[in-house]
Amino acid sequence: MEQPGNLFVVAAPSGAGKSSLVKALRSFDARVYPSVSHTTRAPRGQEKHGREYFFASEQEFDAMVANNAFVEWANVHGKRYGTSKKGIQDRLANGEDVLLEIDYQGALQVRESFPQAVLIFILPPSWEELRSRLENRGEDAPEVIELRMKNAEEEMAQVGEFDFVIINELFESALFDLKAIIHAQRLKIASQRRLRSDVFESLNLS
Ligand SMILES: Nc1nc2c(ncn2[C@@H]2O[C@H](COP(=O)(O)OP(=O)(O)O)[C@@H](O)[C@H]2O)c(=O)[nH]1
Ligand SMILES: Nc1ncnc2c1ncn2[C@@H]1O[C@H](COP(=O)(O)OP(=O)(O)O)[C@@H](O)[C@H]1O
Repeated sequence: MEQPGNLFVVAAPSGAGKSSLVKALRSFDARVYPSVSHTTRAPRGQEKHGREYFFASEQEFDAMVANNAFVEWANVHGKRYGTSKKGIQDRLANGEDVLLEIDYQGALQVRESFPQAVLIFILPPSWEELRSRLENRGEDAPEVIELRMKNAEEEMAQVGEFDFVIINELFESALFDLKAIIHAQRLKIASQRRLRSDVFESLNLS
């Protein structure tokens, strides 16, 4: 049977830079598939249905919850967000690596169903920088930014639950760290597979 793929989960307070990091990662690493979540929040300027998110009405989201269609879902900043089972299960079963960009509540739910998932938390270098990134991104109204800053405290308190922490101060350095974690996980899995192989035994290494 095909070995299942790796499941990476990236969480961060809004504005820490996780979407930018994941997008940059994708340009180097086409083997990691970013899952597209469902959300009840409205699309931002350039966002397209099916690319950044599947934008759903409250009723559509309710129906998916009722049909047990989500691996996890959570209320975040007053809206609902969820990862559909359909989007990830087949890919993992086919041996593909999947990356979820979700909040900490979702990350902890994913760990319950997939104990082998690798949980990565991205931190901003300071509160001031977090606020200025949210303001400079220019996508959220001032009250939305306030809510996100307030929620960031609760989110950051969860950092200890995660396997890895990356501080996104210099973008290139944070991207390097993210690539290193993914690479290390692949090496770990590859060497575990080798441990079971005849080659390993013939070298008397088992
Ligand atoms: N639990 C969960 N959280 C999600 C999901 N998709 C996105 N999120 C999180 O919801 C929060 C808000 O996302 P978004 O509105 O795109 O704003 P952003 O934080 O500025 O990227 C972020 O913490 C996302 O990681 C999901 O499928 N499940
Ligand atoms: N290391 C960095 N230094 C400066 N600005 C950054 C850095 N990383 C991301 N940004 C900028 O901060 C803003 C928020 O990043 P984004 O990726 O949208 O965050 P998130 O997905 O975590 O909400 C964007 O305008 C992005 O270009």
